[in-house]
Order: sequence, then C-alpha cells, then structure tokens
Amino acid sequence: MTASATADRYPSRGDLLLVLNCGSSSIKFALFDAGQTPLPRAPVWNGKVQGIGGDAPSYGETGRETEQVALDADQPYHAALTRIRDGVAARLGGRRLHAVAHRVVHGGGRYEAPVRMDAAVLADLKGYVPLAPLHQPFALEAIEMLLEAEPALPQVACFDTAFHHTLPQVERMLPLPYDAWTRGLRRYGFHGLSYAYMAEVLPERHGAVARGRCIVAHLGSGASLCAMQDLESIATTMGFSALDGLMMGTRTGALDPGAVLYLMEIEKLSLADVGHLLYHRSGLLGVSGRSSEPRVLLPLEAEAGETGERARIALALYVRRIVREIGALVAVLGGLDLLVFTAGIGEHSAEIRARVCAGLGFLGVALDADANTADAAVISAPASPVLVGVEPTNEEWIAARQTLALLAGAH
Ligand SMILES: Nc1ncnc2c1ncn2[C@@H]1O[C@H](COP(=O)(O)OP(=O)(O)O)[C@@H](O)[C@H]1O
Ligand SMILES: CC(=O)OP(=O)(O)O
Ligand SMILES: [Mg+2]
Repeated sequence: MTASATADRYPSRGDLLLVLNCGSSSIKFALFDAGQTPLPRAPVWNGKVQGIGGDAPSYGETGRETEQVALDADQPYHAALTRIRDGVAARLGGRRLHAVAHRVVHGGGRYEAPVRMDAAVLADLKGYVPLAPLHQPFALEAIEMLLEAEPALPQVACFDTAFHHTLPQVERMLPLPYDAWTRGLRRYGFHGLSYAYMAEVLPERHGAVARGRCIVAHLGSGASLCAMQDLESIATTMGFSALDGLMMGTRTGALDPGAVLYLMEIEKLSLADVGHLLYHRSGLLGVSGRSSEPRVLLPLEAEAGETGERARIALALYVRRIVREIGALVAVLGGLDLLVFTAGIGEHSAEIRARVCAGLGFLGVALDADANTADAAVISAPASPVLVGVEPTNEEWIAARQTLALLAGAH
C-alpha cells in the first residue's frame, strides 16, 4: 500500500476530522481529534449555522455565540461552507484534515451503511432528493463543492435511514398496492445517527433497562420517535419522507392524504404550493401563525386574544401528537421501561417534557419536577414504573466514528 493510501485509512496523531450535519434549519459542524483512540466524544471545535432558508442566516461558533456572523441569505449554504472551511483552515496549523463526514438524511433502499463519496455515489444520492427535499440537496451540495475543491480529501456519507435497517417488514410497508414496495415506496425512518448515539450512550447511563422496551423522542426542528428493543429500531414515526409522524416546527407530520387531495383538487393548489405548505408553512408555525419554536410560543400562551389562543392550540396539538404516537409505540413494544428526550426541544424544554409526561399518566409515568427543570439525566420520580431521561444527542460523533471505521476498512 502506498504512503498516501495508508494515510487515507489511518489518521496520524493530531489529524483532524470534520463533520457536517445539514439539518432542515441549521448546519452543525464539528472538528474531532481523529488521531486519538477511542475517539473523544467532545469535538475540539464546533458550531452552528442557523436560520437556513430564512431571512437572516447566521454563523456562530460554540463558546462565541455572541459573535454571530450574518450570512448571505441568497446563498446561505455556500456562504456557510466557506466560513466553515476558513475556520477549519485556521485550526489546522500544520496538521492534516483526515476526512470529512457528512450526515446524509436519505440512503434509500441501497445504502444501509456509510459510503465513501465519489461522483457515481453522488449521482445516486441525488436521486433521493425528492424524498428529503429539506435536507438531501444541501448535504450533497457540500459534498459536491468539496469533491471539486479537494478531490483527494476522503468524504463519507453517514445515513439517517441506516439505523432503521432492523425495522420489520410490517413497519416498513405502506398499505399501497404491493408493487409500490418494489418501487421503493416504503417507510425508511430518519434521525438514525441520533438514535445510533442513544443506542451507545443509554446502556452506559442507565444500565440493563436501556436494553428493554425503550422509546427515544428526538424533538428538534424535525421530530420523530424511535421504539427500540435491545437497542435496535423496531418502529419509528417518520416514514417514507421526513414529513411523517409527529407535528414539527414547520412540517405537518402525519396528515390524512385526503386533505392533500382536497387542497389540490378543490382549492387548486399546485404541486409546488402543496409541497411548500406541508414542509415550510405548517406545524407549529402554521397553526400559531407566529413561530416554529416552542420556546417562543410558550410565553405567548398567556396573551389575551388570538395570539394567545393560537399559541395554546399549536402547543396542545404538538404535545397531543407526541402523546398519541408514544401510545402507539408502547402498544408495539408491549409496554415501556425507558423514555428518553433528546434534540433541541427534548434536551432543553422542561415544559414540553412535563406536558408530554402528563399525558402518559396511564403508564404511571411520574416526573421529579426539580430534576426536570434542571434537564437532569433522570427526570422521573423514584416510584415511576417508567424511567424517564434526558440525553443530549451527538450525531456528529457517531458520523465521525462511522467514517473512521469505514476508512480503516471495518465496513
Ligand atoms: N435552550 C433551548 N430551550 C428551548 N428550546 C430550544 C433550546 N435550544 C434549542 N431549542 C429548540 O430546538 C429546536 C431545534 O432543535 P435542533 O435539534 O437543533 O434541530 P435541527 O437539528 O433540525 O436544527 C428549535 O425548536 C429550538 O427552538
Ligand atoms: C430528518 C429530519 O427531519 O432532520 P432534522 O430534524 O435535522 O431537520
Ligand atoms: Mg437535527
């Protein structure tokens, strides 16, 4: 093997690895010290580009949030990537960038494991853009930009859908005519890097209970639930696309398809208009008319008049959908041992957690109010038959580790 092939496979001391996590409203970036074994969970540098798709996208580094930099709203992804690359270059100081890991939301039926990117894989993954229009194009844009700028730099795609390869067929199938299945119209599931992290960290945190009947509630801008048994996905609320399941910041979640037909046939909305409505103008934003974020809506509930009323109904609907879907997953699991909240809202909103848990009284779920307010790792009361936890997710670390393993030839 040549020296450069060996360097591709194994990082040397001091080598760094960049992870890009393109979400629906943000790009999270993290730089890891790839030369250390085991890979440290904390990055050496990280940050977040926020407000992608909105009027005021901005770039910020963790620890320097007050120095938020405005980005060109017409080309936010390009501007963001340029900033991130500048930031990486400033931190290399003679060290080598070993690889770039990307969270790619959709791997379709073909990619159940991370894959090294090249032009052919890129073309393949572009085929899944219609299945994840809020996410897929942007991750692929970043990959394409880097393939052109630094063709020798290894890039690896790590898929949200991959963790759900254990779903049984009865959870994967859509009740359409059978040949839809063979055409790839099936439930894939998302947020898999987050659930993969949970499968790693929950046994460390909670011991054997994590291997039992467990539900993880990933509540971010996009939101889903995953039912795990023995740390494997057995059911999940997002399905064919990232529109299914829970109500989200701007997305509907599960919706009667008859409503879509009505909007198009009777109200004459075009296909593009319906797509925009379902992905960008619905959910908490659409119902409240004010914000896609619970932290903005919660204080508005106290207001008199329409603002307060709509904030209250938006949040009531949001919480009701979570409770209903948890109920459905409890039925699939045959009971519940552990419920874990994660992602932006799950990790930080004690009020949303309290409202969800109040709806789970039928399971005997009882919270310790102080622990919940403190975002503690265990927030259930000692007598609660279901252990309830809060666990910060770390999709970037999972992507970094998968990438190192793939490049070292472990896949
Ligand atoms: N400290 C916080 N308190 C309450 N909500 C928060 C906090 N931080 C983030 N959030 C909420 O989390 C959501 C974003 O979650 P995140 O997991 O970062 O989503 P994404 O990956 O899609 O960008 C937003 O609704 C945001 O308001
Ligand atoms: C799949 C998905 O909705 O991801 P995110 O929550 O990061 O937008
Ligand atoms: Mg996310």
